[in-house]
Amino acid sequence: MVSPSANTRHFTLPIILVLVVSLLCLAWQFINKKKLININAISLTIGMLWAWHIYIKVSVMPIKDLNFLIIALLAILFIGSISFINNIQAFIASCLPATVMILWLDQGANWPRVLYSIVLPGIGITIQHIIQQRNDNFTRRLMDKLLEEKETLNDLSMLDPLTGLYNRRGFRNRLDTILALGNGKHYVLLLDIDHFKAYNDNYGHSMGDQALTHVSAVIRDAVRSRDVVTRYGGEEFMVLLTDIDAERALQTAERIRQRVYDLKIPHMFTEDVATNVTVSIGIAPLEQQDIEDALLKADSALYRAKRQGRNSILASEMHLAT
Ligand SMILES: Nc1nc2c(ncn2[C@@H]2O[C@H](COP(=O)(O)OP(=O)(O)OP(=O)(O)O)[C@@H](O)[C@H]2O)c(=O)[nH]1
Repeated sequence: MVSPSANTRHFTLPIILVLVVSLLCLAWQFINKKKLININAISLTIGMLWAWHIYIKVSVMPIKDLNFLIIALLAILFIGSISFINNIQAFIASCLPATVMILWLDQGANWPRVLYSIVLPGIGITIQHIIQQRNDNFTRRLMDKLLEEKETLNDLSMLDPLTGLYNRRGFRNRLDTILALGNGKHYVLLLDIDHFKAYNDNYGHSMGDQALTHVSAVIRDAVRSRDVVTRYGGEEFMVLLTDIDAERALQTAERIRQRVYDLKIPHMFTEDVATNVTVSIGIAPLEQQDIEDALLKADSALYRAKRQGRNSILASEMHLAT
């Protein structure tokens, strides 16, 4: 570091150890990128090596020189403050051993000057530390808020705003999770409100919206929480009945049909199907995780149910008219 006399050795054992420890730390951190070294312990070790180095240098000096001690202290404070500008603990750990050593070597003769030299950068680093922490806290709060907003937006983008049911995107998301879990047989139900165009035309679009909301709530209530109810199109809904057998799937479809009927939403323009809002339902099993095939089959069953007179349920494999 500082050579007090031209006759003394430049490289002492502690200064070689400082180099070795620094290189070992660099290599270790390079190999173990995820594990952080204990910076306080390392800075204390290096601080003690510096103190040892100063002791060796002073012990070989013919006359004790205060200037050498002050320059050595300033050099250590300089290195400490640029290395640990954001870490006050590491700064103290690296400077304390040399400060104590210098006070001891000087036998307290110039202690105010020595303490002044260490207190000044200490105050600077403390202020910097406080400002840094305030900035960190602000950034953390901002990040938390952004993540919260992102989650809300993500949830909203998966739901249909009118009915609160899943939209197609939300359905895909749930389907991926269900398929990843594997087990069990699943059934797809496609439901369509009968003569809904006539309902809209005669009762108005806003009454149509209300009817859609009531029908959605009834469907949601008629199935289990693990089933996925989706608004598939305008007046079309899709239900994925998970881990269920054919008989129970048909029973569930019938329960939905009956409950929509029991809502008794007046509809006088159904071409004699009923005097209230009804639904037709097509059912198909979900085989080999092929949702497109299941939807095609359910759609064709729904089409046949409509042709047969509506307010009815048809399955792609079996027939159940009501
Ligand atoms: N109020 C309202 N109506 C909608 C909405 N989405 C779609 N519709 C209406 O739903 C009606 C669907 O009519 P169609 O597809 O002809 O079928 P339908 O009259 O129900 O006849 P069938 O299905 O054969 O029984 C159209 O009039 C659409 O305008 C919506 O969000 N709100």
